[in-house]
Amino acid sequence: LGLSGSSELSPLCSIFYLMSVSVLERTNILKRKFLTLLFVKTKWRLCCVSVSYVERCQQHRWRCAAVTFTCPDGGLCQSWVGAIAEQLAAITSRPRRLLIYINPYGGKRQGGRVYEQKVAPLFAQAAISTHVIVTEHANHARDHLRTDAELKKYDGVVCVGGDGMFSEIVHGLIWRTQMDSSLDPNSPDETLTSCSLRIGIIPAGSTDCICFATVGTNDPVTSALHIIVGDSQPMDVCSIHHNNTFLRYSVSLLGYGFYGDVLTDSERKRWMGPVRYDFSGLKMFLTHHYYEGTVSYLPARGVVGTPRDAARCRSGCVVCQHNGPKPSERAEKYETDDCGETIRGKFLAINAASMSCACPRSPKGLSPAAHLADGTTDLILVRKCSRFDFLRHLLRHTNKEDQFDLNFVEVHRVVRFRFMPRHCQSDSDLELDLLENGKRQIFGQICRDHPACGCAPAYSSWNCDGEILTHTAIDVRVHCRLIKLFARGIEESCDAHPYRGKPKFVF
Ligand SMILES: Nc1ncnc2c1ncn2[C@@H]1O[C@H](COP(=O)(O)OP(=O)(O)OP(=O)(O)O)[C@@H](O)[C@H]1O
Ligand SMILES: CCCCCCCCCCCCC/C=C/[C@@H](O)[C@H](CO)NC(C)=O
Ligand SMILES: [Ca+2]
Repeated sequence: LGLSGSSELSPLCSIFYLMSVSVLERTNILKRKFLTLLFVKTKWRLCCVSVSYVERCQQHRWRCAAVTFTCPDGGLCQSWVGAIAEQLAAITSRPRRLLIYINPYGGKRQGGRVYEQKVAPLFAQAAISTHVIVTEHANHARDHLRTDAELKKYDGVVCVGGDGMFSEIVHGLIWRTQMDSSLDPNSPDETLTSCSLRIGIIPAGSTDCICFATVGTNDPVTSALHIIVGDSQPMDVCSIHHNNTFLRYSVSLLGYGFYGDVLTDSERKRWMGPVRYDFSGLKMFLTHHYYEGTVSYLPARGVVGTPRDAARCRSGCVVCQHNGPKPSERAEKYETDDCGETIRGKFLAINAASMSCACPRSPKGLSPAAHLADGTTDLILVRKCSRFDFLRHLLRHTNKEDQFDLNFVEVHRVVRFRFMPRHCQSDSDLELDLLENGKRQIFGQICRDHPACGCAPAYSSWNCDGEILTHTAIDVRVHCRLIKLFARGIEESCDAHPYRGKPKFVF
């Protein structure tokens, strides 16, 4: 690679290619200097080659940088470009055609601008062809994916928006895949077919928890570069049913009580933008509602790792590799009475975190040791306690202390669970409760069920990845690695990485 040339001079011909680190290692000159080469641009008249590559920056952010190589011999220069092009063409993991959905109303309503200014130029440079759809209403993307989209034409689907927008893509793709496999999504016992298309997230929402927990930062350029280099991160998905009827899928937080109430309240305040969650969070904390019900669950068996581990799910996670689905594995039938555990009680919050749920508001997440692709979800039960104690628990979402080391909090790593609010319990269950708890409980329940009393409500709603569920009694099952993202998991100690920073050249 040689000859100098000015990038200001317009090239006779420009070619953009993609290249992987394996090519760099073979060239030797560049070894250890770049993370991943991205594009190669030739300027035939001047015999120079411009190479774009990914550079790691602080806090898991990636940036695109470029270097121009010049060569005194035009033929040699072209042979380098040819060799690089050949290598790049051989990399099948990089997407060439993407279907992109932009939510113009997510987060601070900047989705369109973010895509046009920061992402589209990178995709163009990387010779990725795109079909862009700006959504016109909620569920536009989901319904288009379910029935209309010609998925064979694409190597991946990208959403520009927040967790709600991502959820639409997940629902559309999973539904379409099950229909194509003639599977019944209404059966909670069905073993679902994994989606073949990867999903990319360009964060432009309010929480962007899925992007943050799979990449380590909410930065549109970083996400675009993970898509360009063709990363792949499998992810668990929970299916949620009510009486053998499919309700929704969840990949991050499924929360009843506190997080359900925060979401319900915050939806009425969308005009506030992302700050609505803080406002509603404070309001619901002060309201301090608790809810009665029964949780039954199937603990994860034969897996490594627990929700109290110090180790975190990181890029190339060994726990996920160990616990991933075995080819012979079949869905475990769930008969609550004989193989599940059952807990009755009064809860301020019931949370199921299928991954850490880390986000800028809670950098470690609601379950810091949860895994992206281990086939389990962490079921966190926060029992009725004082406001002071609940605040201690909430504050631990934001600091380094163990949020489960409190006597009113318990956590279980599970593969399936059910919740039945007390007002839905059978007569025999209610009689049992009355016997257990005595007469004061009877009047307490009557009071809660009677709106005129103005006291605590009988039931909350579920926050399912930022969407409100209409049913309270639900049956949840984890499907190991049902979807794949254009991500690689959070990279370990990125700030101390030897490749970080500007490369120094040694010729
Ligand atoms: N054109 C549209 N008009 C109105 N709503 C839309 C449109 N397109 C998508 N939506 C809906 O907007 C909701 C919120 O979008 P999104 O998730 O992108 O942002 P957010 O709620 O601000 O962020 P987060 O989910 O990260 O908190 C989604 O549930 C989606 O279904
Ligand atoms: C005493 C004040 C407490 C304030 C609590 C504020 C809320 C913290 C938000 C942490 C949420 C982490 C889990 C993410 C869930 C997402 O799926 C969802 C959709 O984006 N976001 C929310 C906020 O429900
Ligand atoms: Ca998991």
